[in-house]
Amino acid sequence: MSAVSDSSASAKLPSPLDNGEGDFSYVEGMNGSPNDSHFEDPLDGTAPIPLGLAGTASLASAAGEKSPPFRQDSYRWNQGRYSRQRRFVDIWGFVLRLLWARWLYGKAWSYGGTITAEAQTARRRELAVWIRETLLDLGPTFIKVGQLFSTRADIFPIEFVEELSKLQDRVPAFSYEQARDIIEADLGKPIHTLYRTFDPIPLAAASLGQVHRAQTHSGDEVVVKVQRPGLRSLFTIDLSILKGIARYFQSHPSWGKGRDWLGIYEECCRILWEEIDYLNEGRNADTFRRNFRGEDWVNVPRVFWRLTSSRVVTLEYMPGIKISHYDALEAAGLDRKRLARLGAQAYLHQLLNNGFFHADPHPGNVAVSLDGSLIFYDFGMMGQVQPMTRQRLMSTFMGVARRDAGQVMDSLVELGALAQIDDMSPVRRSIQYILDNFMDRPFEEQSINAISDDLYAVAYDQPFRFPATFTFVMRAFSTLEGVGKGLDPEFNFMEAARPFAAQLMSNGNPTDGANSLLGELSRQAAQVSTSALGLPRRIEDTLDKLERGDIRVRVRSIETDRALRRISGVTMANNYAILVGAFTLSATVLVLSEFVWLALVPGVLAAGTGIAFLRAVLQVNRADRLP
Ligand SMILES: Nc1ncnc2c1ncn2[C@@H]1O[C@H](COP(=O)(O)OP(=O)(O)OP(=O)(O)O)[C@@H](O)[C@H]1O
Repeated sequence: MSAVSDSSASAKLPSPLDNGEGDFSYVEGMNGSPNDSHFEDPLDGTAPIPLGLAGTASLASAAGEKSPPFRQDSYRWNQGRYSRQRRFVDIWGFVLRLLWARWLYGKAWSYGGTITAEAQTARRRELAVWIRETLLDLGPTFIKVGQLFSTRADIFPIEFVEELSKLQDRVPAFSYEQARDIIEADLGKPIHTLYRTFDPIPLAAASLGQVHRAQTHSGDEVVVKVQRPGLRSLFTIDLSILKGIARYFQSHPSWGKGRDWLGIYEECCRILWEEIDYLNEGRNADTFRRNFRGEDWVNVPRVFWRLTSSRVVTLEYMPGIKISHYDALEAAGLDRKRLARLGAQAYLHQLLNNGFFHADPHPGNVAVSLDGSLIFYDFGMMGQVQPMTRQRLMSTFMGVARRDAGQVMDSLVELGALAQIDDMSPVRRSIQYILDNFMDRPFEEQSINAISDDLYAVAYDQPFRFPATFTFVMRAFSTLEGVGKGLDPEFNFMEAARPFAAQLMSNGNPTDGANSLLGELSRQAAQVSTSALGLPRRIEDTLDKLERGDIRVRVRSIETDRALRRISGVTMANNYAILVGAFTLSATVLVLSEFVWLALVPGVLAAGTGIAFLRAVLQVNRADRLP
């Protein structure tokens, strides 16, 4: 699974601090050189426009005149009124072309005679690029579904996953008038009574919504995130068509086997509907902010609930330099090594302390303020890890750090990421292999990626099954590692995280002594006591398994084995003796009836079974003599 690259943030307009000069001037930010083709001609010198009573009209016309040069109708899905039939044709057209490509993939003639591994890899790559581009054309629902699938290396080939993780929002911004209409409809008042100033040009535009700068009447600097018009009806149509597709895949004799397409569909629906409920996003931001209370190295924007609805969310304005704009960070005199470490720690804090984590930590959603603290944006997609799961995750993590395949395997089984089968030794060996190869080169490139790719590779033919939360955590880890390495080439996520996790495991005891003899002794003593303390639980587990009939007991006794061998030998000898008798009798009757040639057949069979009879008798005698 690849880390989300820097470029994933580039679909946005640069934020005020993105010019890399550490300057808070909004106007300069807008005049930067946006790298999104839809924003080729941003407004020169645009500043937030005052919204007086008379201001609304002038604002509307200003925005009307100076709107960025998008063709609003350049995408079929962007035409306000969606035709279900048109969507049906577009979406099924994509699926059928995909199935055709899949069918061709296995046909030698389509490669000009022979199939080679290289040709197939090239074909997969080509197909992956086509999928990414078609998803972009299909619009917001498919951009989001593609981004969700970019975590599922356990379902799709790695080429597809890599390409999907480059999926950026490349959609036109909508007009100021549309944004204003949504704000006024949802908040029930004219915009000038809600905000003192409101910038008609969005600060950032994405597939689901766009962000405008504004100022409240009490003078607070805020950003207003407004949802794309018509998004709900587009989602409703698209998701009902996708349900039909999921049903078709599920009922297919081979694709439906071992895959829960309907389950995956339900999961996507849940995440997508949650993501476009901005009240939910506001609640998430509040929880996230509470979880980092007292940690001055992380900032989370405050929600202005009075100015928030299901399609509009107003947040405290918190400018920062995007964490992937390395040169800008350097120019602002910020310590890149420290930021890499802080990124990892902020994530572990979420996962291990509260279990409430940012499930979409792409570099565009994390920025750094001038005092060196982190700022998080976008709380639409959050994950929740239950306390029990958190403990198990921690145990997996410690198992990886100690290279203990047994511990990793047990915690993966407890996490539900690995199914328990009769003989777990091949799985344990695969995990040990991954751990050895991974841990032997701790500072080599992409260690998290390496381990997750290996895990997913093993997943194809082992009883691994990855719950969605697990894949989100893996993606977050690999994204953070990618960003960490960009900030500090020597950065290693596991190394950065180890003291933090160890401290949590020992309830806040410092781990500096770990290198000393005393530290080692206490670690070993802790291990022994952990095993001893764990004993009652293991006994209880074993008893549970016995009750459920999950434990099979194998008893071997030499005496019983020998008696059984003798019985089966004697039975076989008896059978052969009966057959010899029957064949000899048949041969004799045929000879007496003068069918001499025909008598040869039972005669030969009698001789053959006679030899088998003698061998069976000899085997019984030999078994008796064995110790
Ligand atoms: N509180 C804030 N202060 C300053 N800038 C902000 C704030 N919130 C968002 N932004 C800017 O707007 C951008 C987009 O915000 P956000 O990611 O929340 O939008 P989105 O529509 O959910 O995008 P995505 O498609 O990535 O989910 C951020 O990357 C950031 O540059």
